[in-house]
Amino acid sequence: MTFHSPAKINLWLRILGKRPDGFHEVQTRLCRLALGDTVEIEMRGAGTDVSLSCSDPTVPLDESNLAMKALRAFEKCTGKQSSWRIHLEKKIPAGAGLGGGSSNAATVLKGANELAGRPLSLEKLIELGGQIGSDVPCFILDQPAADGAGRGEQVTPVDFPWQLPLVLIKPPFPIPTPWAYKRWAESKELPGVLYAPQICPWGAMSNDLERPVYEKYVLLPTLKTWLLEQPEVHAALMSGSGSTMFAITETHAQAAEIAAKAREFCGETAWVQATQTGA
Ligand SMILES: C[C@](O)(CO)[C@H](O)COP(=O)(O)OP(=O)(O)OC[C@H]1O[C@@H](n2ccc(N)nc2=O)[C@H](O)[C@@H]1O
Ligand SMILES: Nc1ncnc2c1ncn2[C@@H]1O[C@H](COP(=O)(O)OP(=O)(O)OP(=O)(O)O)[C@@H](O)[C@H]1O
Repeated sequence: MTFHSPAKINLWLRILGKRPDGFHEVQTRLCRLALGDTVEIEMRGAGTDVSLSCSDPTVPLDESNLAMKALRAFEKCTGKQSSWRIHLEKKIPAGAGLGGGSSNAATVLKGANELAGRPLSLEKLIELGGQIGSDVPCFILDQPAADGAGRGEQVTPVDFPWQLPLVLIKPPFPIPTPWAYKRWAESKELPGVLYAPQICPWGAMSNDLERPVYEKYVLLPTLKTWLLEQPEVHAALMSGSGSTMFAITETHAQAAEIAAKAREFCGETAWVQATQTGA
């Protein structure tokens, strides 16, 4: 069976402090995007073979792959084993702050549960997802948007009637999430960059991880300033721990226009994509 595995953006991400377990307490709103990977899952009956393949050669195919971790967690929890074939057709770039790996993990948990006759409840799938990664539970919920608390894994679905056109711009470098959180406490704001919440009908958009990330990756604050100068752009922010910046526009035509301008501004090496919230 083939499943859609959507990307996400964080409309806001507030860090409340560091916890004794090393994670950070956050308040975030995650919003699904139409852009996503495709995950094919086949339950092949008796045996214990797992064949994992991926269209992106840079994604590891061993036990560190989040899709593989999800399958292992599912089998451990149900106590049942079988042979599986999983293929990831990637559209979401890695290390982008778009939750690609987390989304694949959630899709495998839900998909394997479906194919095995639904032995696990939604609550159990969310709990398993939270053990794999903080972003995974949000993708288990089939909702356009959800709020994440705790380290992000305590999710509540929210009403989100907007289908916002947007542009995603990812420069040709990934940003490791642990590094961004580690740098947060010591980091300082750069002069001339807008960190203040941008007030929109769907809430006050800001991301506390911009501060540590912008200190090292100075192209990103430049890009944010440039995006905010474009008359079609309502709001612009870094997603998650970066390196993707997103800009919200009013119409799809405007999103396409900003995407074209961004390709010129950033050069050939940037990944630029127009999409929309809601999946
Ligand atoms: C940046 C976001 O994507 C925003 O949604 C998430 O907070 C990160 O979620 P994720 O990629 O699923 O992260 P995890 O796999 O749970 O954690 C990776 C690493 O990021 C750091 N981490 C993550 C989440 C959190 N609330 N505090 C942290 O300090 C920890 O060093 C952790 O070891
Ligand atoms: N199924 C997967 N798809 C993509 N990357 C994966 C997968 N499994 C493991 N990885 C590894 O995870 C790392 C982060 O990739 P991912 O796309 O999840 O990052 P991200 O978008 O920054 O995540 P987040 O927004 O959750 O912080 C990459 O280095 C990649 O090699």
